[in-house]
Amino acid sequence: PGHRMYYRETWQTPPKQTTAGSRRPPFCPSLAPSARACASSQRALARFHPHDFIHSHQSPTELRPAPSPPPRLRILSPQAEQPHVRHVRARHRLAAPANDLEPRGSDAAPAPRLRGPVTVSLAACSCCSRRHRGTRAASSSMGTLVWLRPTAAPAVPAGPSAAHVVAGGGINARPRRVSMASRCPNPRVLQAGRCRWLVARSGVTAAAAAADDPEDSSGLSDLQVASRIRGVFFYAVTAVAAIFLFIAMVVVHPLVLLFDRHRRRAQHYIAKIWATLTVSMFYKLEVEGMENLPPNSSPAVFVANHQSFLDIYTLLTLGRCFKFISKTSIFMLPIIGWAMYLLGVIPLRRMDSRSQLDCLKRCVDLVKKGASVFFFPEGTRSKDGKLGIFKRGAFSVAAKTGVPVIPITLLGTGKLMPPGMESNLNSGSVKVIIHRPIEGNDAEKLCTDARNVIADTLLLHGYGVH
Ligand SMILES: CCCCCCCCCCCCCCCC(=O)OC[C@@H](O)COP(=O)(O)O
Repeated sequence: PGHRMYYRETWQTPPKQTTAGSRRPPFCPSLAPSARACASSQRALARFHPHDFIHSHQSPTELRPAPSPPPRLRILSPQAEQPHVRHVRARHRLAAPANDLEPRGSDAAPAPRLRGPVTVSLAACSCCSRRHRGTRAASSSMGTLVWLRPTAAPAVPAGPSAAHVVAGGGINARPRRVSMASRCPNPRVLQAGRCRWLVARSGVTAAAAAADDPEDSSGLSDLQVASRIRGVFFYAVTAVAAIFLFIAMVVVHPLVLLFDRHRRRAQHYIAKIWATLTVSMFYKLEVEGMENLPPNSSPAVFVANHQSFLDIYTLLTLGRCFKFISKTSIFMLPIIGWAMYLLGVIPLRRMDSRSQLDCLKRCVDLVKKGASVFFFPEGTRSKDGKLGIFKRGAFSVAAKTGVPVIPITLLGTGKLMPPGMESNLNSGSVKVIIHRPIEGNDAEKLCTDARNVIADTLLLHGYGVH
């Protein structure tokens, strides 16, 4: 049945925040911060009638006349035996799109557009007791609108459960927890609109859900539970180790400033202990090409692909005192951020050209003083495991200072802790390949050569390259 849309006065008036008389449908234009997105979301959303998200199998002609608002689907919390209505609002949590150095203004990355199919596993809707699957109807940086369609699958027996959303698509079709919400970005609309609530009555028991569609299960699969537990332990170990080792860093810091102000080898040695301690407990690490690593005494510009925060741990285990260039928000982390200052990590506000210039100047200065620097030329973690476009900053530093570029390929970190799923740690192993140094004074050529070396290695190991 088509999903032609028109506005109906049937929709319940939003609670207080709606200004009297403005009876515009709730989330027009809730999901569209940017003009173009706004226009497309408006068009997309304008095509939607609230009812569509509840009973998409009903064509408009069949829709019940006003006055009673369409029954709503409800999401049950696992504890609730009785199908209590619980409104769920969530925010879109997928990581920011690649290639832009710094989101507009603050460091908080805007919620990205959701790509690929979205599956919503709802047990049964309250009036047709058929399972519904959601397809992404519109998404913008503020959220994703899901259009629910009844699936053939019969409703499963009622029982305590919860419903969650899994975004498919992307590399290896990793399921991603995505929450949907729509929250009008600007007050004016807020007055006119209201938050989008997905309501569903769920009678899914985790096991039943896992049985009929593991991708679509409303309970966490065993794998995900294991990853979540591993993630908790990972952060526990890394936090405890950081607390004790940070004290050691503070103690030695005055000596470091006195005798080894630029390289700070003692601090890097402590950071190496921290990273090795954390990594060795959770995943196997294989390093290839250690012979290509220059000694700490000879400066170089290190570059690598970037797939996950685990890249930092993995690279720190190499025990080289290279100075990372890091986005400013990471400095806010307690203990870790403080340790980054003691290590001499270079802060960068990614979209701020002045900050970029200061950062490059500082790198040139440090390299001339004998230290090494470490860039992720992609500027952000790859969201699909594919190698992104390289920025030239690192290579202009190498060309200016005449030091070699050491390309490094990281394999597997994105699978263990994908961007946007930092709370999970999947099982698996990581491989680091350190390539031969590349020398030259042409930044463009250094950039192309280094990227080609890493791209070929990624392709060799089954990864993609943009
Ligand atoms: C106390 C124990 C010793 C602790 C040592 C801590 C050392 C931490 C070094 C941190 C270096 C961080 C380098 C981050 C580089 C960076 O900024 O990449 C951006 C991505 O990541 C995240 O961006 P995005 O994917 O866009 O969210």
